[in-house]
Amino acid sequence: MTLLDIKDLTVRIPGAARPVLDSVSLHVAPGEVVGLVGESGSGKSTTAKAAIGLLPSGATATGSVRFSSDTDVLALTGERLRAHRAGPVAMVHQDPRAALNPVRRIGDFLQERGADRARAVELLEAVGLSSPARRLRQRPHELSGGMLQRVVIAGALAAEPRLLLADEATSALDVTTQAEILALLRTLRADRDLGLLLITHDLHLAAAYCDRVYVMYAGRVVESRSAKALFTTPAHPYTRGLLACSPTLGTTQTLHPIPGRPPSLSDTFTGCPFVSRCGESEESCETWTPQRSPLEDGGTAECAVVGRRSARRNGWAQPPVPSTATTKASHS
Ligand SMILES: Nc1ncnc2c1ncn2[C@@H]1O[C@H](COP(=O)(O)OP(=O)(O)OP(=O)(O)O)[C@@H](O)[C@H]1O
Repeated sequence: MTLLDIKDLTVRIPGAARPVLDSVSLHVAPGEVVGLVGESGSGKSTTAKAAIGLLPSGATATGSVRFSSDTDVLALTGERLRAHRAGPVAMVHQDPRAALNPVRRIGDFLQERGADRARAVELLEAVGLSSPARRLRQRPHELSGGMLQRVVIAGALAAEPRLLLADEATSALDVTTQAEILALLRTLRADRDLGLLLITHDLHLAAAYCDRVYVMYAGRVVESRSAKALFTTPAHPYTRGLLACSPTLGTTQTLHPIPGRPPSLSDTFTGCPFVSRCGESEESCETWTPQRSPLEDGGTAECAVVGRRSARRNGWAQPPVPSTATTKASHS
């Protein structure tokens, strides 16, 4: 069963020369931790927000976002949209202090999310906070960043969500606290069969904590693999570039930054969006129409060179992945 199923989602905003999201397909099953990685501006947050029906102002969308197979998220409006955001899907952001009113008590924050006192204590216990009854009387400035993120996660759990979207939820924390919060999220997914979409810049973190990972570039998913395969045999030159420029603990390897910069929304492409930064491109990449190619392990990569190599090795005809654009929606 699939919890979140995004198919060929293309999102355009007024004034942009290219789509913010371009044919994004992604799914999350109950109890699964799925990573979404990529440089700043690649479209990770926009993808996650689409799962709660929150598109940029004035945006138009094609494709489909389905939750639990029966909810067409892009078609939700009014009360049904509010109920979706406050119920089965919850989102946790980077800065817990931005989510909490500094002058109100932790207990008020949880009460606003429908938890009575007993339930609030239960939720704080579930996220591993000691002395929960005392915490309810405290204000945000009395707690550390890690403790506050636990409070925010407790608030997100109040409505018993089935999918948790964690948007850089640990990026502002020190490494020890980051590891504790990630361990907590993994425990919650196991205990509650929660689906977890983990958005991060950090490919190593995604490889360590996720079951599967999607790599985004310029609004497109350029590689989709199991975390283990992505880390051991990265296929797309962009994924390899990301790994080559992120430091690993315990090694002294030289870091190789990817040349150039990620494209902005005013940049348009005729071929592969990564071609100008790619060290492995061929002439045909400049006119190639991006499409996902299957890999041996069941993953996909959106690269002409990788696709050809993989097809040659396996004797495949390299069939194109079918497009499934179905829904049109407009948000303001
Ligand atoms: N409401 C909006 N109005 C205009 N542009 C937007 C809006 N939301 C996102 N964008 C643009 O869409 C692109 C993708 O943004 P998004 O936040 O999804 O990327 P991201 O990968 O999550 O980046 P980061 O890691 O920095 O959060 C960026 O170029 C961003 O500036």
